[in-house]
Amino acid sequence: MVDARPQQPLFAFGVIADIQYADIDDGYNFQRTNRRYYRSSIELLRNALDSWSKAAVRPGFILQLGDLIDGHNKLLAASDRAVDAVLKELCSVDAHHVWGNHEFYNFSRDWLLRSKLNSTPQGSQKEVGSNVYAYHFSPYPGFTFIVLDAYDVALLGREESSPGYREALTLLRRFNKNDNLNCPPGVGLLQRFVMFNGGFSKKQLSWLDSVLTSTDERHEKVTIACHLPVHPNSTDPLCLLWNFDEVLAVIRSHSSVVCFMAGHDHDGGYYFDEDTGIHHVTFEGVIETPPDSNAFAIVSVYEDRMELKGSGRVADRVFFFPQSCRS
Ligand SMILES: Nc1ccn([C@@H]2O[C@H](COP(=O)(O)OP(=O)(O)OC[C@H](O)CO)[C@@H](O)[C@H]2O)c(=O)n1
Repeated sequence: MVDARPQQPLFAFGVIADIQYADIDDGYNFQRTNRRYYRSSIELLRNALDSWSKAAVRPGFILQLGDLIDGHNKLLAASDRAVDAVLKELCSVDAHHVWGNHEFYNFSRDWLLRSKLNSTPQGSQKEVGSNVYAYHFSPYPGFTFIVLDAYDVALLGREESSPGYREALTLLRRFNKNDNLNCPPGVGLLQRFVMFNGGFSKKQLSWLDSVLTSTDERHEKVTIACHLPVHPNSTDPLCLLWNFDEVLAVIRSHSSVVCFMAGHDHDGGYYFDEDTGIHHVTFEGVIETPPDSNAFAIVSVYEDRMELKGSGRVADRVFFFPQSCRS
């Protein structure tokens, strides 16, 4: 049978998550269940860049889903060296950087805002507020991508004396009574209330709502990139965004959203929300990928779907757009 689907994509983009590079020997995650390949993670980034450069339709940009370098660098006073090494590799591509917990282990929010890890396009600098790292861009007519700040309400990256820190601490302590706030409280979804996670402020949610109102009106297709996953069926609950329910309510109310891409849970995950047609993808982390494997993807975008071609631990998937989004 002849495949009637159009074969030439409108455009393509690359995706990679949780590289967590550090020039140190292999180690383990906190639970000691998964090996972490700190030094070879940069080799896996090179594999991704090599593959993207040879693709039939080269990615127009890359979504880097956060945790570019590991927190160990901070302890070794090697943060600047490590981030420079990884950014040097990425200099040949147009990378959109998402911020994760390891960005804040290494750098202050002020430093990040002034750094090359701030990929906000010219002109949209202060849309949400000067201290929130969220923006949108349109790489092709009819398609919008939104980068969200999952540590907008968080202890990480906020000065202890700031109202934002106190607000986050009050929220966290309401659910987490442990002395070590990185130790998860209880079971199930409550586990998300740990210090290495965060959430969205009302201001960011309302900004997201207004951007999505515009994209709905224009019948666009929207992909959201964020370090923390927001659908409980797409991740281990330990890695879920604190106020995932509030962001789900917002994105569910907008027909233009087609895909939510996240990192943080290095085992990856996927859930198709049938009620809304939104695909929730959590990408496998490079840091827990053996040197003889890979963890990256190229996504080819068509009028009616996105085709994700994964490498190594990342599975191939097809994300059909909901009927309401089709032009
Ligand atoms: N039960 C735990 C778990 C972790 N910690 C400490 O919390 C910090 C963050 O953990 P880490 O594994 O470094 O975070 P990643 O972003 O690399 O990975 C997220 C995982 O996918 C979640 O499983 C760190 O300082 C740990 O030592 C803790 O104290 N108690």
